[in-house]
Amino acid sequence: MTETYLTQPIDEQSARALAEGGLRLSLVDTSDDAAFDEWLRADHRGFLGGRPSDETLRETRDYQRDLRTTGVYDDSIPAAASPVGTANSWIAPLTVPGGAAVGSWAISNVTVAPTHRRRGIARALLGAELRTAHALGVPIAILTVSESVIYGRWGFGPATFASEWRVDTKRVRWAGPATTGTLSFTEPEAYRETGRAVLHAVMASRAGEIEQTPYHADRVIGPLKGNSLADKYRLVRYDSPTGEPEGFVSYVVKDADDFVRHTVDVTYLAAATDEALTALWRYLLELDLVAEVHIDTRGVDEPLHHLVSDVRGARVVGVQDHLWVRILDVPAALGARRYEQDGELTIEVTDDMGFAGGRYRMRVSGGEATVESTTASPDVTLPVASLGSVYLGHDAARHLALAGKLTGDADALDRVFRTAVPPRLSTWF
Ligand SMILES: CC(=O)SCCNC(=O)CCNC(=O)[C@H](O)C(C)(C)COP(=O)(O)OP(=O)(O)OC[C@H]1O[C@@H](n2cnc3c(N)ncnc32)[C@H](O)[C@@H]1OP(=O)(O)O
Repeated sequence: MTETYLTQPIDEQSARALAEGGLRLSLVDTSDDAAFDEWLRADHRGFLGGRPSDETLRETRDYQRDLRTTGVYDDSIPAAASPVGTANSWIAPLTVPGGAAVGSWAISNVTVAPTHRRRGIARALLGAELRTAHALGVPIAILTVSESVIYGRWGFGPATFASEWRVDTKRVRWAGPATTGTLSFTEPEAYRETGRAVLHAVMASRAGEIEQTPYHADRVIGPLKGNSLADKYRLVRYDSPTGEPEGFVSYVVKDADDFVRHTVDVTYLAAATDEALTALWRYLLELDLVAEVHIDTRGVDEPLHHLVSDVRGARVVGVQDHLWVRILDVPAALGARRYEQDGELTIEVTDDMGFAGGRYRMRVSGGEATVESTTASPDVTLPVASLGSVYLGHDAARHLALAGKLTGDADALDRVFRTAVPPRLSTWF
C-alpha cells in the first residue's frame, strides 16, 4: 500500500478539469530538490508563513519526501515552476473505537495561490485526493482544517472537538492525587526516539488520534528549524516509578513585564498513563514565576477541573472542531470499529460524490458490526458528512437531527455509535 499510494497516477478527472482552465495537475518528484523546494515555498506562502531558509527546506524535504505530493501549475505565468496549488497526503493509522488502527487517507497542506483563488483548484485537488484514496480501497479520509466552512462540501464532517484552556496558576492549587514517578528536563535531540514511542502509545490509546509521522512527532517534541522561539523551548519528561517513559510536556515560556507573572504556552502534553497526566499537570500548575498556563488541542473531556482547588481558575476559553472525517467505504469503516451497545440499525447514506451512498443494515453483536447492503426501510437517513461526525463515537446525532442534517431515529443512532470516552485528536496535521 505504501508504495502504491505514492505512485498511483494523478486523477484524470481533476487533471482534465484543470486543463480546461489552462492549468496542469502533477505529482511532484520529491527526489528533485529544486522542484520540491518550489512546492514547499508555495505551501509556506499559502499558510502566510515566512520565506523558508535553505536549512528549513533541507529539513522539511528530509521529513516529507515519502508523502504523496501534488502541485497545480500555471505554465503561462513567468514563475511557472512555482505551483499555484498544493496538497499532500499519506496513509495514517487512525485509532477507532475499540482500538484498531485503520489506515486512513490524511490530506494536508492544501493551498491555492491568492492570484488563482476561486477558480476550482481546491475542488480539483480534493476530488483527486478522494478518488485516489477510494480507488486504492482506503475506507476513510481525514484532515484538520484552517477554516471550518470549507470541507463539508466534499463529505467531511467534524468528528472530534478540541478544548483550549487558560489556567490562573496564582489562583489554583493542586487538588489531584499524590503524583508519582520522575520528572526531568531533557533535550529534543536526546529524547526523539523515546518521545516518538511515547507518542505512539498516546495515539493508540484514544479513538480519533492518528499515528504521527516523524515530522509531526518531532515537531511536538521540540522545535524544528526556523522556529523563532526555539531558544525558549523546554522539554520535561515523565518516567514511571519503574523507569518507563510515559509522558512529556514541551512548552515555551513567554516574557512578562512582571517577572513573577510569566505565561507558559504548552506545545504538547503527552501522557500515555493517568499517572503521567497528573504528574505533568501538577508540574505545570506549580511552576514558580508563572501566572498562566495556556494549552490547546486537548480533548473535550480534559479532567483539569477536578484536579484543581478552584474550578473557575481553570477556564475553558474555547471548544472547536478539530478532526474532520470523510467515510469512503461504509461497510469497511463501520466494520473496523467496536461498539459499546449491541443492536440493529438500518441507515441510508447520501453522498453527492458517489463513494459511500447506499442503504446499509448494521447488526452489532458482542460489540462487532456486520454491515450489509439492504432494501429495508431506513431507521436513519443522513449525508455522508454526518456519518463522519458520529463515526468516532462523538454523540452528535441528536444535534445533527436538530440542524436538519439527519432524519429518523437520532437517539437510536447515538445509542449505537457513541462511546463513553469521547474521541480526541491532540495534534495538527
Ligand atoms: C486540509 C488543509 O490543508 S486545511 C488548509 C486550507 N488552506 C488554507 O486555509 C490556506 C489559504 N486558503 C487557500 O489556499 C484557498 O483559499 C483554499 C485552498 C481554502 C480554497 O482554494 P480555491 O481554489 O480558492 O477554492 P475553490 O475555487 O476550489 O472553491 C471550491 C468551493 O469552496 C468554496 N471555498 C473555498 N475556500 C473557501 C473559504 N475559505 N471559505 C468558504 N468557502 C470557500 C468556494 O466558494 C467553492 O464553493 P462552491 O462549492 O459553492 O463553488
